[in-house]
Amino acid sequence: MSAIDIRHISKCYRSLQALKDVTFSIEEGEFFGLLGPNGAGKTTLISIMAGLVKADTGNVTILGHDVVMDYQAARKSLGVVPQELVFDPFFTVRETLRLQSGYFGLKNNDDWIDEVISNLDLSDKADTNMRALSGGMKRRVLVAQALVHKPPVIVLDEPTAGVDVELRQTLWQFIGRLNREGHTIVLTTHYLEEAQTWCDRIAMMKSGKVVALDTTEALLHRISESKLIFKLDDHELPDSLKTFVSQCDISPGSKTWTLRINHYSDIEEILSELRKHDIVISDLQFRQADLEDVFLQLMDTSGN
Ligand SMILES: Nc1ncnc2c1ncn2[C@@H]1O[C@H](COP(=O)(O)OP(=O)(O)OP(=O)(O)O)[C@@H](O)[C@H]1O
Repeated sequence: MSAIDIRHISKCYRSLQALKDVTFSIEEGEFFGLLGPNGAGKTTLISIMAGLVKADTGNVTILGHDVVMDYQAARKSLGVVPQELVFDPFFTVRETLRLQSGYFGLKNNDDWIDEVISNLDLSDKADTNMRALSGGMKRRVLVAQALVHKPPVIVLDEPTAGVDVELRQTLWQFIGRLNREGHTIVLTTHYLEEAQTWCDRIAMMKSGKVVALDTTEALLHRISESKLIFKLDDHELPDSLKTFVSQCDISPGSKTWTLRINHYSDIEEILSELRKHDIVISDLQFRQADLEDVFLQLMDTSGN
């Protein structure tokens, strides 16, 4: 059975079509990335999964439970960490989590609440009022809130937006552990290196449509090209190398050239050509294609 099955979902906000016939499935135990630029429709899709927004057409099931017809079972199977920080300021961290447990009918949930608090490094703040927490601490509580009922499917909508390195590490350690224990994780993020590190498969969205869906590895293989980046202080690039150029950044006294590399032999050719012209290079870097290159290329070529 799929963890999340999305079938022909469309959604309009007045004249704006936020989602256009979106269909795909996420399997149980996957670490799945949902990527796309601002306004691509990621949060709308997540809100439909969570039963917070109603789709115009299509249906979504969470572990076989329809999010509209079988709302309660679907809601129990899912934990969503929303993008926005919304809290009741009158409760402490622990009270907030107990209250959330109550929504799911869980009465003796303190052991798990303590484990979540400790894993998210919130122990010091457990009895602090929500209004007295910093933004990063509040985000930790949002994560804790989504996990309070141990949902088998966890959706994180930009969980690391604006948070410090320490929280990122704590969070990924904990989420990684939950995934190893069998929880399905769905992640949206604008930090593509996070998606590249963690996700088994990635769907890339643009203007309400899925424009690519593949394993992270296969997406990375779509771009075979790497880059050689170097600075030339006093020289121009020989004409014979101009066919390799993808970018030239000019700063006072020097130019930084970015050259496309398709084979390692290209590097030999470039370096020997520079030597032949007695050109001295500084700041040499070799960069393999990453998810950002794939993302930018897809966003460039996939149309609206
Ligand atoms: N409640 C709403 N009313 C009207 N338009 C909306 C509403 N919610 C979202 N939209 C619009 O729908 C489109 C998709 O928005 P959505 O928030 O789903 O995108 P996103 O991919 O999550 O973007 P971001 O990366 O900025 O969070 C955008 O053009 C947005 O302005």
